[in-house]
Amino acid sequence: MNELKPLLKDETEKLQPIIIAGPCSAETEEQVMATARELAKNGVKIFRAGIWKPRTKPGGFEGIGVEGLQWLKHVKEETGMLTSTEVATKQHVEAALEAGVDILWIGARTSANPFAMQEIADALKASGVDIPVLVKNPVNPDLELWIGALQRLYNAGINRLGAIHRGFSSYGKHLYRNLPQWHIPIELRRRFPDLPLLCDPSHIGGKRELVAPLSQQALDMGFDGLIIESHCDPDCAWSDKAQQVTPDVLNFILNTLVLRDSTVTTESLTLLRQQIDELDNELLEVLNKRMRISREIGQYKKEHRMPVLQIGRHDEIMQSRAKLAEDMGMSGDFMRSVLAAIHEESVRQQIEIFNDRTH
Ligand SMILES: C=C(O[C@@H]1C=C(C(=O)O)C=C[C@H]1O)C(=O)O
Repeated sequence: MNELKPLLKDETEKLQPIIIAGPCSAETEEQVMATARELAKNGVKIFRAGIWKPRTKPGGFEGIGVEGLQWLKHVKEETGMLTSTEVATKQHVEAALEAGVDILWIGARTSANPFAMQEIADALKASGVDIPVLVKNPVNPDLELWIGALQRLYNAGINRLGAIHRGFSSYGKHLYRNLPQWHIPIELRRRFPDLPLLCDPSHIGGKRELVAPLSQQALDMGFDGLIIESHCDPDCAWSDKAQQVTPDVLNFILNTLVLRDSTVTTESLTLLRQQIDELDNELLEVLNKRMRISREIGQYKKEHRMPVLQIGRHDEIMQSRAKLAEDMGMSGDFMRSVLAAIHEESVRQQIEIFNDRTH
Protein backbone atom coordinates (compact mmCIF):
# COMPACT_ATOMS: atom_id res chain seq x y z
CA MET A 1 0.00 0.00 0.00
CA ASN A 2 2.66 2.49 -0.96
CA GLU A 3 0.78 4.52 -3.55
CA LEU A 4 -2.26 5.72 -1.71
CA LYS A 5 -4.18 8.69 -3.09
CA PRO A 6 -5.83 11.32 -0.88
CA LEU A 7 -8.98 9.95 0.67
CA LEU A 8 -11.17 12.79 -0.49
CA LYS A 9 -10.80 14.67 -3.74
CA ASP A 10 -12.61 17.88 -3.08
CA GLU A 11 -12.12 20.65 -0.54
CA THR A 12 -13.50 18.60 2.37
CA GLU A 13 -9.95 17.21 2.49
CA LYS A 14 -8.73 20.54 3.76
CA LEU A 15 -11.13 20.41 6.67
CA GLN A 16 -8.96 18.82 9.26
CA PRO A 17 -9.99 16.69 11.04
CA ILE A 18 -12.30 14.82 8.65
CA ILE A 19 -15.68 14.58 10.36
CA ILE A 20 -18.24 11.98 9.35
CA ALA A 21 -21.50 12.05 11.29
CA GLY A 22 -24.98 10.62 11.13
CA PRO A 23 -27.23 8.02 12.66
CA CYS A 24 -26.19 4.48 13.42
CA SER A 25 -29.05 3.33 11.18
CA ALA A 26 -31.24 4.95 8.59
CA GLU A 27 -34.69 4.30 10.11
CA THR A 28 -37.20 6.46 8.28
CA GLU A 29 -36.86 9.13 5.62
CA GLU A 30 -37.97 11.74 8.19
CA GLN A 31 -35.32 10.69 10.73
CA VAL A 32 -32.59 10.66 8.08
CA MET A 33 -33.56 14.05 6.67
CA ALA A 34 -34.07 15.72 10.07
CA THR A 35 -30.64 14.52 11.26
CA ALA A 36 -28.94 15.43 7.99
CA ARG A 37 -30.39 18.94 7.89
CA GLU A 38 -29.18 19.72 11.41
CA LEU A 39 -25.74 18.26 10.79
CA ALA A 40 -25.36 20.20 7.54
CA LYS A 41 -26.47 23.39 9.28
CA ASN A 42 -23.68 22.81 11.81
CA GLY A 43 -21.10 22.44 9.04
CA VAL A 44 -20.72 18.67 8.83
CA LYS A 45 -19.70 17.72 5.28
CA ILE A 46 -19.95 13.94 5.30
CA PHE A 47 -23.08 12.07 6.33
CA ARG A 48 -23.14 8.47 7.54
CA ALA A 49 -26.06 6.09 7.97
CA GLY A 50 -26.19 2.30 8.21
CA ILE A 51 -28.48 0.75 5.62
CA TRP A 52 -27.57 -2.88 6.34
CA LYS A 53 -26.80 -3.61 9.99
CA PRO A 54 -24.90 -6.75 10.99
CA ARG A 55 -26.37 -7.52 14.42
CA THR A 56 -24.85 -9.81 17.02
CA LYS A 57 -28.15 -11.62 17.61
CA PRO A 58 -31.21 -12.11 15.41
CA GLY A 59 -34.33 -10.14 16.23
CA GLY A 60 -32.79 -6.65 16.36
CA PHE A 61 -33.27 -4.03 13.66
CA GLU A 62 -31.21 -5.28 10.74
CA GLY A 63 -31.34 -2.14 8.66
CA ILE A 64 -33.90 -0.68 6.31
CA GLY A 65 -32.19 -2.05 3.19
CA VAL A 66 -32.06 -0.61 -0.33
CA GLU A 67 -35.02 1.69 0.28
CA GLY A 68 -32.77 3.78 2.55
CA LEU A 69 -30.30 4.42 -0.28
CA GLN A 70 -32.83 6.76 -1.85
CA TRP A 71 -32.90 8.75 1.38
CA LEU A 72 -29.12 9.13 1.19
CA LYS A 73 -29.54 10.42 -2.36
CA HIS A 74 -32.04 12.90 -1.04
CA VAL A 75 -29.60 13.99 1.71
CA LYS A 76 -26.97 14.66 -0.92
CA GLU A 77 -29.31 16.61 -3.19
CA GLU A 78 -30.75 18.73 -0.43
CA THR A 79 -27.74 19.39 1.82
CA GLY A 80 -24.77 18.88 -0.50
CA MET A 81 -23.13 16.58 2.04
CA LEU A 82 -21.22 13.54 0.82
CA THR A 83 -22.88 10.31 1.89
CA SER A 84 -21.41 7.11 3.28
CA THR A 85 -22.67 3.71 4.32
CA GLU A 86 -21.46 0.27 5.37
CA VAL A 87 -21.22 -2.55 2.86
CA ALA A 88 -20.71 -6.21 3.72
CA THR A 89 -21.52 -8.11 0.50
CA LYS A 90 -21.18 -7.82 -3.27
CA GLN A 91 -24.89 -6.94 -3.48
CA HIS A 92 -24.45 -4.10 -0.98
CA VAL A 93 -21.52 -2.71 -2.98
CA GLU A 94 -23.49 -2.81 -6.22
CA ALA A 95 -26.60 -1.23 -4.72
CA ALA A 96 -24.62 1.51 -2.92
CA LEU A 97 -22.64 2.41 -6.06
CA GLU A 98 -25.78 2.41 -8.14
CA ALA A 99 -27.39 4.85 -5.69
CA GLY A 100 -24.38 7.18 -5.87
CA VAL A 101 -23.09 6.75 -2.30
CA ASP A 102 -19.79 8.67 -2.11
CA ILE A 103 -17.82 6.77 0.53
CA LEU A 104 -18.10 3.15 1.66
CA TRP A 105 -17.01 1.65 4.92
CA ILE A 106 -16.43 -1.94 5.91
CA GLY A 107 -17.63 -3.00 9.36
CA ALA A 108 -15.64 -4.78 12.05
CA ARG A 109 -17.36 -8.12 11.56
CA THR A 110 -16.71 -8.01 7.84
CA SER A 111 -13.07 -6.91 7.98
CA ALA A 112 -12.49 -9.96 10.22
CA ASN A 113 -13.60 -12.23 7.35
CA PRO A 114 -11.16 -12.59 4.46
CA PHE A 115 -13.77 -14.26 2.20
CA ALA A 116 -16.18 -11.34 2.63
CA MET A 117 -13.33 -8.86 2.12
CA GLN A 118 -12.26 -10.55 -1.12
CA GLU A 119 -15.86 -10.59 -2.37
CA ILE A 120 -16.16 -6.85 -1.70
CA ALA A 121 -12.77 -6.13 -3.28
CA ASP A 122 -13.76 -8.12 -6.40
CA ALA A 123 -17.10 -6.30 -6.65
CA LEU A 124 -15.36 -2.93 -6.41
CA LYS A 125 -12.81 -3.92 -9.02
CA ALA A 126 -15.55 -5.12 -11.39
CA SER A 127 -17.39 -1.80 -10.97
CA GLY A 128 -14.27 0.13 -11.96
CA VAL A 129 -15.21 3.10 -9.76
CA ASP A 130 -12.70 5.20 -7.85
CA ILE A 131 -14.42 5.44 -4.49
CA PRO A 132 -12.93 6.02 -1.03
CA VAL A 133 -13.28 3.01 1.25
CA LEU A 134 -12.76 3.05 5.00
CA VAL A 135 -11.99 -0.18 6.79
CA LYS A 136 -12.91 -0.61 10.45
CA ASN A 137 -10.61 -2.75 12.53
CA PRO A 138 -11.72 -6.37 12.89
CA VAL A 139 -13.62 -7.11 16.13
CA ASN A 140 -10.63 -9.10 17.40
CA PRO A 141 -7.35 -7.29 18.12
CA ASP A 142 -5.52 -8.61 15.07
CA LEU A 143 -3.53 -5.93 13.27
CA GLU A 144 -2.47 -8.29 10.46
CA LEU A 145 -6.11 -9.10 9.69
CA TRP A 146 -6.90 -5.38 9.55
CA ILE A 147 -3.97 -4.76 7.21
CA GLY A 148 -4.97 -7.81 5.15
CA ALA A 149 -8.47 -6.37 4.66
CA LEU A 150 -6.98 -3.05 3.48
CA GLN A 151 -4.54 -4.83 1.18
CA ARG A 152 -7.30 -6.85 -0.50
CA LEU A 153 -8.96 -3.54 -1.46
CA TYR A 154 -5.67 -1.94 -2.50
CA ASN A 155 -4.84 -4.95 -4.69
CA ALA A 156 -8.26 -4.53 -6.32
CA GLY A 157 -7.28 -1.00 -7.37
CA ILE A 158 -8.84 0.96 -4.50
CA ASN A 159 -6.20 3.52 -3.55
CA ARG A 160 -8.33 6.04 -1.70
CA LEU A 161 -8.26 4.04 1.50
CA GLY A 162 -8.64 4.88 5.16
CA ALA A 163 -8.79 2.95 8.42
CA ILE A 164 -11.29 3.37 11.24
CA HIS A 165 -10.38 2.46 14.80
CA ARG A 166 -13.59 1.33 16.53
CA GLY A 167 -12.10 -0.63 19.44
CA PHE A 168 -11.93 -4.36 20.04
CA SER A 169 -14.47 -6.80 21.47
CA SER A 170 -13.76 -8.47 24.76
CA TYR A 171 -15.57 -10.72 27.17
CA GLY A 172 -17.19 -9.17 30.23
CA LYS A 173 -18.16 -5.67 31.23
CA HIS A 174 -15.71 -2.79 30.93
CA LEU A 175 -15.78 0.98 30.97
CA TYR A 176 -15.61 0.85 27.18
CA ARG A 177 -17.97 -1.08 24.95
CA ASN A 178 -14.96 -2.00 22.80
CA LEU A 179 -11.48 -1.76 24.27
CA PRO A 180 -9.43 0.98 22.57
CA GLN A 181 -6.06 -0.84 22.68
CA TRP A 182 -4.56 2.33 21.20
CA HIS A 183 -1.24 0.62 20.53
CA ILE A 184 -2.84 -1.28 17.63
CA PRO A 185 -3.92 1.74 15.54
CA ILE A 186 -0.65 3.44 16.53
CA GLU A 187 1.29 0.50 15.09
CA LEU A 188 -0.87 0.70 11.94
CA ARG A 189 0.08 4.39 11.66
CA ARG A 190 3.76 3.51 12.11
CA ARG A 191 3.60 0.89 9.36
CA PHE A 192 1.47 2.98 6.94
CA PRO A 193 2.08 6.67 7.74
CA ASP A 194 0.15 7.82 4.66
CA LEU A 195 -2.99 5.85 5.44
CA PRO A 196 -5.65 8.20 6.86
CA LEU A 197 -6.72 7.02 10.30
CA LEU A 198 -10.12 7.87 11.75
CA CYS A 199 -11.49 7.11 15.19
CA ASP A 200 -15.01 5.94 15.98
CA PRO A 201 -15.51 7.09 19.59
CA SER A 202 -19.19 6.05 19.53
CA HIS A 203 -18.38 2.35 19.21
CA ILE A 204 -15.33 2.42 21.46
CA GLY A 205 -17.18 4.16 24.29
CA GLY A 206 -20.69 2.81 23.77
CA LYS A 207 -21.93 5.76 25.86
CA ARG A 208 -22.66 9.39 24.98
CA GLU A 209 -20.46 10.74 27.79
CA LEU A 210 -17.39 9.03 26.36
CA VAL A 211 -17.66 10.52 22.86
CA ALA A 212 -15.95 13.82 23.74
CA PRO A 213 -12.98 12.46 25.75
CA LEU A 214 -12.31 9.68 23.24
CA SER A 215 -12.48 12.14 20.33
CA GLN A 216 -9.96 14.39 22.04
CA GLN A 217 -7.70 11.44 22.82
CA ALA A 218 -7.77 10.39 19.17
CA LEU A 219 -6.87 13.89 17.97
CA ASP A 220 -4.11 14.10 20.56
CA MET A 221 -2.68 10.92 19.05
CA GLY A 222 -2.70 12.40 15.58
CA PHE A 223 -5.77 10.72 14.10
CA ASP A 224 -6.96 12.36 10.87
CA GLY A 225 -10.65 12.31 11.60
CA LEU A 226 -13.66 11.09 13.52
CA ILE A 227 -16.76 9.14 12.60
CA ILE A 228 -19.42 9.87 15.17
CA GLU A 229 -22.97 8.59 15.51
CA SER A 230 -25.53 11.36 15.66
CA HIS A 231 -29.31 11.01 15.67
CA CYS A 232 -32.04 13.67 15.79
CA ASP A 233 -33.71 11.79 18.67
CA PRO A 234 -31.15 9.39 20.19
CA ASP A 235 -33.41 8.05 22.95
CA CYS A 236 -35.79 6.72 20.32
CA ALA A 237 -33.08 5.28 18.03
CA TRP A 238 -33.76 1.80 16.68
CA SER A 239 -30.14 0.75 17.29
CA ASP A 240 -27.25 1.84 19.55
CA LYS A 241 -29.28 4.50 21.36
CA ALA A 242 -26.88 4.81 24.32
CA GLN A 243 -24.01 6.03 22.17
CA GLN A 244 -25.72 8.46 19.78
CA VAL A 245 -25.71 12.20 20.38
CA THR A 246 -27.96 14.87 18.90
CA PRO A 247 -26.49 17.06 16.13
CA ASP A 248 -26.39 19.95 18.61
CA VAL A 249 -24.45 17.98 21.20
CA LEU A 250 -22.13 16.84 18.43
CA ASN A 251 -21.61 20.43 17.39
CA PHE A 252 -20.77 21.36 20.97
CA ILE A 253 -18.28 18.48 21.20
CA LEU A 254 -16.63 19.39 17.90
CA ASN A 255 -16.31 23.02 18.92
CA THR A 256 -14.64 22.17 22.21
CA LEU A 257 -12.09 19.77 20.71
CA VAL A 258 -8.55 21.05 20.80
CA LEU A 259 -6.93 20.53 17.41
CA ARG A 260 -3.28 19.53 17.35
CA ASP A 261 -0.92 20.93 14.80
CA SER A 262 1.41 18.24 13.55
CA THR A 263 3.47 20.73 11.55
CA VAL A 264 4.92 22.63 14.54
CA THR A 265 8.63 22.20 14.97
CA THR A 266 9.86 20.05 17.79
CA GLU A 267 12.91 22.16 18.70
CA SER A 268 11.41 23.25 22.00
CA LEU A 269 10.92 19.62 22.84
CA THR A 270 14.61 18.79 22.50
CA LEU A 271 15.52 19.59 26.10
CA LEU A 272 12.56 17.71 27.48
CA ARG A 273 13.38 14.76 25.25
CA GLN A 274 16.96 14.74 26.50
CA GLN A 275 15.59 14.34 29.99
CA ILE A 276 13.40 11.46 28.86
CA ASP A 277 16.48 9.82 27.31
CA GLU A 278 18.36 10.11 30.59
CA LEU A 279 15.45 8.78 32.60
CA ASP A 280 15.08 5.81 30.26
CA ASN A 281 18.77 5.03 30.80
CA GLU A 282 18.21 5.16 34.55
CA LEU A 283 15.19 2.88 34.19
CA LEU A 284 17.33 0.38 32.28
CA GLU A 285 20.04 0.49 34.96
CA VAL A 286 17.49 -0.10 37.71
CA LEU A 287 15.86 -2.94 35.79
CA ASN A 288 19.23 -4.52 35.18
CA LYS A 289 20.05 -4.31 38.92
CA ARG A 290 16.69 -5.89 39.73
CA MET A 291 17.37 -8.77 37.33
CA ARG A 292 20.79 -9.34 38.93
CA ILE A 293 19.15 -9.70 42.36
CA SER A 294 16.49 -11.94 40.86
CA ARG A 295 19.20 -14.22 39.42
CA GLU A 296 20.77 -14.42 42.91
CA ILE A 297 17.35 -15.41 44.28
CA GLY A 298 17.19 -17.99 41.46
CA GLN A 299 20.53 -19.41 42.56
CA TYR A 300 19.29 -19.70 46.14
CA LYS A 301 16.06 -21.40 45.01
CA LYS A 302 18.05 -23.84 42.91
CA GLU A 303 20.27 -24.79 45.84
CA HIS A 304 17.27 -25.20 48.17
CA ARG A 305 15.09 -26.98 45.57
CA MET A 306 12.43 -24.25 45.70
CA PRO A 307 10.12 -23.50 42.74
CA VAL A 308 10.78 -20.37 40.70
CA LEU A 309 7.25 -19.03 40.79
CA GLN A 310 6.21 -17.53 44.12
CA ILE A 311 2.63 -16.40 43.62
CA GLY A 312 2.24 -14.93 47.12
CA ARG A 313 5.26 -12.69 46.71
CA HIS A 314 4.20 -11.77 43.18
CA ASP A 315 0.68 -10.75 44.32
CA GLU A 316 2.09 -8.72 47.19
CA ILE A 317 4.39 -6.84 44.80
CA MET A 318 1.57 -6.21 42.31
CA GLN A 319 -0.78 -4.86 44.95
CA SER A 320 1.64 -2.64 46.80
CA ARG A 321 3.24 -1.15 43.65
CA ALA A 322 -0.11 -0.57 41.91
CA LYS A 323 -1.29 1.30 45.01
CA LEU A 324 1.90 3.37 45.12
CA ALA A 325 1.57 4.17 41.41
CA GLU A 326 -2.02 5.29 41.91
CA ASP A 327 -0.94 7.51 44.80
CA MET A 328 1.52 9.11 42.40
CA GLY A 329 -1.17 9.73 39.80
CA MET A 330 -0.40 6.85 37.45
CA SER A 331 -2.92 4.19 36.53
CA GLY A 332 -2.87 1.02 38.62
CA ASP A 333 -3.49 -1.05 35.48
CA PHE A 334 -0.47 0.53 33.84
CA MET A 335 1.71 -0.41 36.83
CA ARG A 336 0.34 -3.94 36.89
CA SER A 337 1.16 -4.47 33.22
CA VAL A 338 4.70 -3.10 33.69
CA LEU A 339 5.21 -5.43 36.67
CA ALA A 340 3.75 -8.40 34.79
CA ALA A 341 6.33 -7.85 32.03
CA ILE A 342 9.15 -7.48 34.57
CA HIS A 343 8.01 -10.59 36.40
CA GLU A 344 7.96 -12.61 33.19
CA GLU A 345 11.55 -11.66 32.41
CA SER A 346 12.62 -12.24 36.01
CA VAL A 347 11.12 -15.76 35.96
CA ARG A 348 12.74 -16.42 32.57
CA GLN A 349 16.16 -15.45 33.95
CA GLN A 350 15.71 -17.67 37.04
CA ILE A 351 14.74 -20.62 34.82
CA GLU A 352 17.94 -19.99 32.88
CA ILE A 353 19.89 -20.34 36.16
CA PHE A 354 17.96 -23.56 36.94
CA ASN A 355 18.93 -25.01 33.55
CA ASP A 356 22.54 -23.86 33.72
CA ARG A 357 24.69 -26.88 34.61
CA THR A 358 27.78 -24.80 35.26
CA HIS A 359 26.24 -23.20 38.44
C1 LIG B 1 12.32 -12.85 42.53
C2 LIG B 1 11.56 -13.89 42.89
O1 LIG B 1 11.08 -14.84 41.98
C3 LIG B 1 9.94 -14.67 41.17
C4 LIG B 1 10.02 -13.30 40.61
C5 LIG B 1 9.51 -12.23 41.29
C6 LIG B 1 9.87 -10.82 40.89
O2 LIG B 1 10.64 -10.66 39.95
O3 LIG B 1 9.42 -9.88 41.53
C7 LIG B 1 8.60 -12.48 42.33
C8 LIG B 1 8.21 -13.72 42.69
C9 LIG B 1 8.68 -14.94 42.01
O4 LIG B 1 7.61 -15.44 41.21
C10 LIG B 1 11.19 -14.13 44.30
O5 LIG B 1 10.80 -15.26 44.63
O6 LIG B 1 11.29 -13.17 45.09
